[in-house]
Amino acid sequence: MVKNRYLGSYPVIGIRPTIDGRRGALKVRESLEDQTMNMARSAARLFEENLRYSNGEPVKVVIADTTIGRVAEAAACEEKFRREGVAVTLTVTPCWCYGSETMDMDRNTIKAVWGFNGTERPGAVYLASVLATHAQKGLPVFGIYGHEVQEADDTSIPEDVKEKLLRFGRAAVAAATMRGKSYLQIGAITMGIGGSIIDSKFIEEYLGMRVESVDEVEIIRRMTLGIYDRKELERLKSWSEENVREGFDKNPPELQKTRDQKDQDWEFTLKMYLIIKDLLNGNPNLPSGCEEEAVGHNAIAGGFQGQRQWTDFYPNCDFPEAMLNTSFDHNGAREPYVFATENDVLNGLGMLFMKLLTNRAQMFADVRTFWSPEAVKRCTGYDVEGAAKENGGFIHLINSGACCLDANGQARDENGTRLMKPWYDVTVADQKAIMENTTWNYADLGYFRGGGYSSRFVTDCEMPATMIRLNLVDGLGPMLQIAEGWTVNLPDEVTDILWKRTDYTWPCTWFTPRCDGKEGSPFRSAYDVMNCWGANHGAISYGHIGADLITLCSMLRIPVAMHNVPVADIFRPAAWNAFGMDKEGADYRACATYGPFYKK
Ligand SMILES: C[C@H](O)[C@@H](O)[C@@H](O)C(=O)CO
Ligand SMILES: [Mn+2]
Repeated sequence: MVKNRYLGSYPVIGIRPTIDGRRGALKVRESLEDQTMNMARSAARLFEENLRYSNGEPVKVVIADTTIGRVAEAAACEEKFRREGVAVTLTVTPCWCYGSETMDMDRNTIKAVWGFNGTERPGAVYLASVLATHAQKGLPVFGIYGHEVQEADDTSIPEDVKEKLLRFGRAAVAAATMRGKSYLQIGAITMGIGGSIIDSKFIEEYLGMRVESVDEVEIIRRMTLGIYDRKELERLKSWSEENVREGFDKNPPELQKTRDQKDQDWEFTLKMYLIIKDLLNGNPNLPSGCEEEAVGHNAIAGGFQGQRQWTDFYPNCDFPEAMLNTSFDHNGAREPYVFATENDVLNGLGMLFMKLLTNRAQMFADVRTFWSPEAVKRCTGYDVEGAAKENGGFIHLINSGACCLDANGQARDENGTRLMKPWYDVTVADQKAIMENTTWNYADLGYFRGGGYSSRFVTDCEMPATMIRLNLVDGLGPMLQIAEGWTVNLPDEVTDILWKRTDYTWPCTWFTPRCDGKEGSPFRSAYDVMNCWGANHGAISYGHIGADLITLCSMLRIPVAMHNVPVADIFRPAAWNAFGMDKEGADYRACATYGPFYKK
């Protein structure tokens, strides 16, 4: 399996089998030992079989050496978990235990408790009691209680419990994976875009990450001095000759560059890709004397000032951005990077959240135009159908650069269904199809006066998708917006007419959010979603992952301002119930009360 690209460990999950400590003639504890430890083993197996780190390896799970009936056993468990790198704990029990004497009191772990729904012993009573104690002590914890009563010897995990355990596990591993890693900003604020005004305090206190910043001149320095892996450049060049297809050049003929100039731009662009990759995570194969450059910036995400200055003079960064975000490159399938164009760090972090939740490549786009069915009819004569019609139209998602190529939906599953896969499932055939349906068109010399190449494709299939936006609001702090929906497959000629009205050489995706038609709702129609959107960009993932994002945000104490996730799927710490019945208001009040997870 591909090794971990980041320095620092992945978070381990620790299972805490907790038990009633009473021994003696009637053998209370003795009679519960097997059932309690079996719950722990079932939960451990569930996590190991279903959760993977971003590098594709199964999540590591450890179980306390003994059941935990008294505080000394809780302390021994905490000591073991510390040695093992546990950042996430799940306490399981089928019986009554002694809440404050056995609970996980470590302020840095992300916690859940599963109380078995059986009636021989009061597991649910312990669950309710320890959830209350967690709330009293300011240690929010997720409570899991199955809907149906189970037999005492039943070691199976009911589906509703599985769903909550896995949602908790995915979100907790995603949250804790960010700890200690860097966000690398290359260049500065892009064209006055608020999202690219980096806020170190937010990144440190809410995500537990750190900010690294590099001037773009570093790319020129490394290019000029040959600080890159020459062998890898040769491999990248031969891969590109086979897989990178140039598209049309829409610039006025008199401005178009010569073939030789275009080849030089490719040479520049490919070196830029390797250098940015090295800046993010280092490279042991740099020339000797480059030990400092070889270690990289330990970045789990990053961004580039995609416009002005650099792009007024040098070839643009669209190829590096697109390829870094894609689930493969000249080295084959590999963990996708998270790399934002226009240095929109907030959109980059949104991409990071979803990549860590799904292990899939992520899209970066302008939320550019709302198209009503009426406007589409007027401009193309086409009657919008399906989800786009039901939701009152669709939104044009398009931006130069950092949209993963996986978004053209050319990967296929075993049934031939088109989708965007977890990176470790992307096959050679998928890679070939994705590259064959992407062209690299010469840059728009109006916007990119230094030239370069932009990826160009259409998402010409319907796929489930989730679009989010992370925003910072003065006086509030961070907030997240979530819109689940579908990509829209328009007839080619309709796409062409609408696309030609704007940037015809950039990646093009039509998206319709799931709407409710309710007056006053931000999801009344696709228009309202766009009208309520918090900034110019959205991060988009394959799949309907809004519920996982809501759970993740509650762990990070980031309130969710709007979402179209079914209420039944919302899973937040039990303490959120104490903040009122209106779930969104309660979320805001709870996040404000607890504050950022890593607050100083
Ligand atoms: C027109 C600008 O150059 C483009 O970059 C614009 O469409 C944006 O992407 C702004 O987010
Ligand atoms: Mn943009």
